[in-house]
Amino acid sequence: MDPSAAAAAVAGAQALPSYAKAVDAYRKAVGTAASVTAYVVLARGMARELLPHDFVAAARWAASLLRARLEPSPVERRTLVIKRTLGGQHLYGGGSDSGLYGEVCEYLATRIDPHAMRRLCLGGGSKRTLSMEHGDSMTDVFEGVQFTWASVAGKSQQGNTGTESLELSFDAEHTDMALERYVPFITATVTEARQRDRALQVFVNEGSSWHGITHHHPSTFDTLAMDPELKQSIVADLDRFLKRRDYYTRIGKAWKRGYLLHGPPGTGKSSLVAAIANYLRFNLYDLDLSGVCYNRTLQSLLNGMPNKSILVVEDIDCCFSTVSRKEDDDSDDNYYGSGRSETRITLSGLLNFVDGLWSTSGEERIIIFTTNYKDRLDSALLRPGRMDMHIYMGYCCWESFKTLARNHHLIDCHALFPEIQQLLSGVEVTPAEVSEMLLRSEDVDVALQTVAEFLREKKKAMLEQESVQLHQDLGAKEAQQQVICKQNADAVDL
Ligand SMILES: Nc1ncnc2c1ncn2[C@@H]1O[C@H](COP(=O)(O)OP(=O)(O)OP(=O)(O)O)[C@@H](O)[C@H]1O
Repeated sequence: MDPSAAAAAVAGAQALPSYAKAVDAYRKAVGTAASVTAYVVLARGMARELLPHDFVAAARWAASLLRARLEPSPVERRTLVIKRTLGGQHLYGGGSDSGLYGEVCEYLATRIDPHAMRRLCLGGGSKRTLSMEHGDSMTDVFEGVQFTWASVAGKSQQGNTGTESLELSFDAEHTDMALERYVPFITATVTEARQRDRALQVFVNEGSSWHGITHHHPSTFDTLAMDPELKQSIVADLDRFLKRRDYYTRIGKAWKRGYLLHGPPGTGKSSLVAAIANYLRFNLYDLDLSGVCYNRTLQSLLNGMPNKSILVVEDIDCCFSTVSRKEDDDSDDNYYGSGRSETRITLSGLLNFVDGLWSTSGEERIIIFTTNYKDRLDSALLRPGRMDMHIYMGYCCWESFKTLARNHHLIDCHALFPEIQQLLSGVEVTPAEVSEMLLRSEDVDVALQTVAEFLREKKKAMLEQESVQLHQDLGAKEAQQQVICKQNADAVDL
């Protein structure tokens, strides 16, 4: 026999038992399946025969309910439509273009991702803005929930005008969130951004009305040269004031804050007023009291101030210097009593008007008085509770100088700094004077030399002044002693 044929025969004989095993297993499986099917058919038949019809129906209903629960169903969606008619009135809420439609456009311009959009509209004037093309959509996530915005163009029902709308879609379960939190959030965000971006205005009084011009004062808390701790406490006070709407409502007080700024001329009182206005983005109302003769004029001016504004009265010590306390009190009576509206304006009248008018109308108002001479002020103004914070703007200290040097020449150290620091501790110079010296040259070395020279001169003048004073004092003492000696001699003679 051929050896290879013999080997194949042996291998075939070995393979036969495993093949037979597989066939046997298959047969068993078919048998089991057949008997399971037979049992199921039998059970169903028996159930149909034996179980009551109602029970079967209830079981079917329960099974379908379970299926409905387990299978994912399509999520219900809601859509809010915010309309704008081209060239016409805003249809949503009856406002104008600057209403909700405009607000949403402004908001979406800050949320749009230029990399995610195939096409984009680029518009706006000096400030470029991005928006969706009609037919496009984008998503925004708020508190972890996805909101979809679509820009839609169409025709009015009459078919004669075009319409534009923004459609906000979201899962139905987020309807309350959309209406009560998301849309108000958009409005608040846009209002805040508009306030931040708007050009501030400073108003001055003309008769009984305000006349406004754009306010471009560059002063900010960063550029202000003053004691850093004091600066920080003012910023903290302003922040606290802004957050306290509920607090003022709860205690029943007008939502206003009063600051009295005092200190020598040129120490930055006006700069601080501008920094506060720039920080809060509030307009300034610069009240010139020499142009206000009567209480009724003042009343009309104060009534004409909107919310989020600052009333400034500069050099308050000069405004009422001729009015005695007695007259002041009498005038109060006039204001509250007989209703004689022609009463002359007084400090008490001003303070009472501010307290009275602002507690019944308006919010977020600030009043600032400035003076170079706090000691000349009427006690009515200095009484606790009248002005919430008294801020002293003093002479230039070392910290103030460093701020000015950084502002003017972008430097934090220099070889002349130690000498300047030492000189500043002994002389009184205002930040305005130091600013002027620093401005004299663009070359930092020359500018600092000028400051140092100025301070040396100041110190020399101060020492000379002290020496003259000393001589005068000594001379006076000597003269006084001579007089005493003479008096004693006269007494002895007698
Ligand atoms: N503290 C300061 N920080 C930064 N710059 C200052 C400061 N003080 C004065 N200056 C500079 O001096 C100029 C005059 O200052 P400012 O008018 O603010 O002083 P003031 O105290 O209001 O003076 P006055 O009492 O005479 O009105 C400002 O424009 C500013 O350049």
